[in-house]
Amino acid sequence: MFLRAGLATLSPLVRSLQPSPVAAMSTGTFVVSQPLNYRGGARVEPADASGTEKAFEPATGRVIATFTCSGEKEVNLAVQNAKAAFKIWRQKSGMERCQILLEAARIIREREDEIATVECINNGKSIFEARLDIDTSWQCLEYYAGLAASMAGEHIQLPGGSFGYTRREPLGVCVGIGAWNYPFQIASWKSAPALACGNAMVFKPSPFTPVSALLLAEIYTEAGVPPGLFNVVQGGAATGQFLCQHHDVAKVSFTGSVPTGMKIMEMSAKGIKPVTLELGGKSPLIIFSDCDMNNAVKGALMANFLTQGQVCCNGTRVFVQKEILDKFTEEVVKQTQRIKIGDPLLEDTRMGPLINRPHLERVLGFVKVAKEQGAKVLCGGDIYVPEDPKLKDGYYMRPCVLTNCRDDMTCVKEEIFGPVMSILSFDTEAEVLERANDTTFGLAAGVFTRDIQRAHRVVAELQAGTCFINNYNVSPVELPFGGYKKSGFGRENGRVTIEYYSQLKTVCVEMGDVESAF
Ligand SMILES: NC(=O)c1ccc[n+]([C@@H]2O[C@H](COP(=O)([O-])OP(=O)(O)OC[C@H]3O[C@@H](n4cnc5c(N)ncnc54)[C@H](O)[C@@H]3O)[C@@H](O)[C@H]2O)c1
Ligand SMILES: CCCCC=O
Repeated sequence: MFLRAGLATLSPLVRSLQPSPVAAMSTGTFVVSQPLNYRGGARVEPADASGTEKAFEPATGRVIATFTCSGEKEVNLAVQNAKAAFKIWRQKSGMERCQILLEAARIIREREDEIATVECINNGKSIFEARLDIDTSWQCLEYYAGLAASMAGEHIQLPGGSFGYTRREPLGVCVGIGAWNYPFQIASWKSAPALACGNAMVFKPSPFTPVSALLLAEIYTEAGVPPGLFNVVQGGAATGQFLCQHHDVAKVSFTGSVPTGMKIMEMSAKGIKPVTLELGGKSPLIIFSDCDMNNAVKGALMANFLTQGQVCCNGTRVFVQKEILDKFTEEVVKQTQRIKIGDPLLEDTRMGPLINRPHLERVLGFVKVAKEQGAKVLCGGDIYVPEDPKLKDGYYMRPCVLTNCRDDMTCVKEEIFGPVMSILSFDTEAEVLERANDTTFGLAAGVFTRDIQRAHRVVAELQAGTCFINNYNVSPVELPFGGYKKSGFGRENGRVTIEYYSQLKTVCVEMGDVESAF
């Protein structure tokens, strides 16, 4: 994700003709030798440890990095560095922050191929998609650079010439904790609004994808942020807990699963820290019989198979109106079978490996249970072994389309987080709305119809934070993104996110004498 301006503006062919600084990086060769923590404006080895982790190249199953997870001491050092940088950064004018964020955005664009290649190697998503992620990342920095420059309070006239005004002030040291499916994008979507508002950040990537956040950290430094403004600590749950419990942390923004989100909220509650929770989903995609069939089929593929189906807002419950069920299903299966699976660094690959072996097995397990519960596999759902021998230990599977699904099946109720689409049929609008909303999640939803009134009527009833009409999984940074129900709260992107990274101070100014009650 996320397609913003359409594929035509992002031709991989044009890009592949440009000289690339990453020509040396190819599948099966990349290793990380530098430290993966970033503190005070430089890569550092952590001061203490809470275990070690290995990061893999999912395309080959190779270890690309073995690293130390940060312990309490290292987390504290990162927070103290952030605190010191915050003192400098909070004094900068909006225009000064804007200029530095714009410079960081420019460097990301300049290094896009390199960043996308690293992302592709460590995450497994196709290079085609990784570039789109990097696009949405620099766009996010540009967007919040603009808002930084125009952030302002209000002036309120009071009786007798007195007045009040509001100041939008930063929170302090914010923590960002990321999932592994959009490593660079998540780090950018969290840090850009945080920094624009005058905060500092300590970011913890998923231990599965520790590498690309370091590139962002280096870029911020090169762009001119004070040393320590954006720090990276590595590790899993223990490191995350040290961060959430730290008394100098003012806010936690988390992207990940619902169970972890609950723990983050509990920990933050103890310190009365505001949290943003971007959690999981099981989103409905509703296809009415009056839809443009071509677009609906393309939309269903976009809703299910980007990043190997490992996308939080995927529309994995595809409700199709009975009259067009057979035709729609036939076309979806045909196009799913055409998806080119393989080496994610090849320009024509559209589906790479899943993130790791246990996750691949988990997703295949969902397909097995779906079959046992009566679903029919129309295509895929099994392991894929690419011909290239260097890819034989990678974590590939064929994208799967399930039919004969019922609302009570596990594949329809639970987030699979893999390339598995469940097709369900429906008769009426009222019926499909009730079934679409019958979930504890509420991240996204989609509707395909040519009837404009129905489209708006349906999205008004859908219990989801982001709704798509006649498209799916487009996410321009100007639009807020976030969940309803157990999919979380708070928003990323859009103007509103300023509210989640700042606090309002009211100043009341007396121009006359004090009228005392005593
Ligand atoms: N809504 C969104 O914007 C969005 C985006 C991407 C992914 N997701 C969701 O993320 C999930 C997949 O990501 P994941 O497997 O990395 O999720 P996860 O919850 O396992 O881990 C997310 C992050 O939390 C950290 N963590 C784990 N336990 C912790 C604890 N006790 N305290 C503090 N930090 C802790 C992990 O190390 C990781 O960095 C899916 O459910 C997906 O839907 C949501
Ligand atoms: C920040 C990325 C959101 C996509 C969900 O997986």
